[in-house]
Amino acid sequence: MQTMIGVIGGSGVYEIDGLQDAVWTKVETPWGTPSDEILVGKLDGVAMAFLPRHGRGHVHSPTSVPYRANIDALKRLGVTDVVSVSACGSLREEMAPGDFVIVDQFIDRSFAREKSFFGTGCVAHVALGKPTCPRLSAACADAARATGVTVHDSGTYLCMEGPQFSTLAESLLYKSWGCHVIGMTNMPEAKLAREAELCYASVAMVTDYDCWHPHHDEVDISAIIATLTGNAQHARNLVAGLPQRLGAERAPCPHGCDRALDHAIMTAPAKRDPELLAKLDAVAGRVLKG
Ligand SMILES: CSC[C@H]1O[C@H](OP(=O)(O)O)[C@H](O)[C@@H]1O
Ligand SMILES: Nc1ncnc2[nH]cnc12
Repeated sequence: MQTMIGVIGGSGVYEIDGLQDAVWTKVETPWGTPSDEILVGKLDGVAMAFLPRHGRGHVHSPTSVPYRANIDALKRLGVTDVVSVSACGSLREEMAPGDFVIVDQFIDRSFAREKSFFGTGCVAHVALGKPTCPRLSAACADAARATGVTVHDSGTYLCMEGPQFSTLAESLLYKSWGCHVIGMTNMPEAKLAREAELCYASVAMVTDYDCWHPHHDEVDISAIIATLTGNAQHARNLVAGLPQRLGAERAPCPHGCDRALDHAIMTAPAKRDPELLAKLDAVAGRVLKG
């Protein structure tokens, strides 16, 4: 199988460098229109697709990002590995603005988003104990380190609904839960990637200390943008280092991300809703066609 890397660029990352034969491609999905067109091309001989999560010009709020359409569109294009690049606040002294955190766990406190491709007429329950792909995350950590930034190899990401930043009480609560970083977008994205049998890794770029830190001001969007501007080139350099680390030929995921639906669908074949099955053609075609 051929590798195709899908990069979802977060706040401050609306483009990537050096894609050959790159074309902004319009993709429609049964779940609606993705955040933007998707830039499809090749980097060092490996296929790549880039999607700005909020759209070029930052049109979508964390709540209005069409998460299902985005993941379906990447799957439909043939993406095998999704790398999310996000801005985040730090809940730990040692994770400083400018650092990169390779997220490996999530607490999902978002509440106003569609969180599954499945539902009435085709119920599925995928495993999410390890919500990110260790193979892809290791490649991201290695590529991030090569850019010269400080990299933390693991961390728990608290996903809040937003768009407002946290209150002090919330920030302290999330710290007490053992969370490392806070953002507004990685959920349900990571859940949907798992349902779509895509490997998913999350690179969180620390932009601020949220509001808990006694020696730092409250979160302020202009300070975040200043840090992001410094970070965005590191993020693009990280992406440029992925093809050589992943290679064009792809072995099956040793962690089973690409087989997540093998035992997940509960609804008896005779009871499945044909309309929902039609919408699941890209996401679950592998198991539904059989
Ligand atoms: C620019 S601060 C708030 C905004 O930035 C993050 O977005 P993304 O994860 O797409 O980089 C955060 O989650 C908020 O949506
Ligand atoms: N402190 C913060 N809280 C939530 N999302 C963020 N994105 C960047 N900084 C953030």
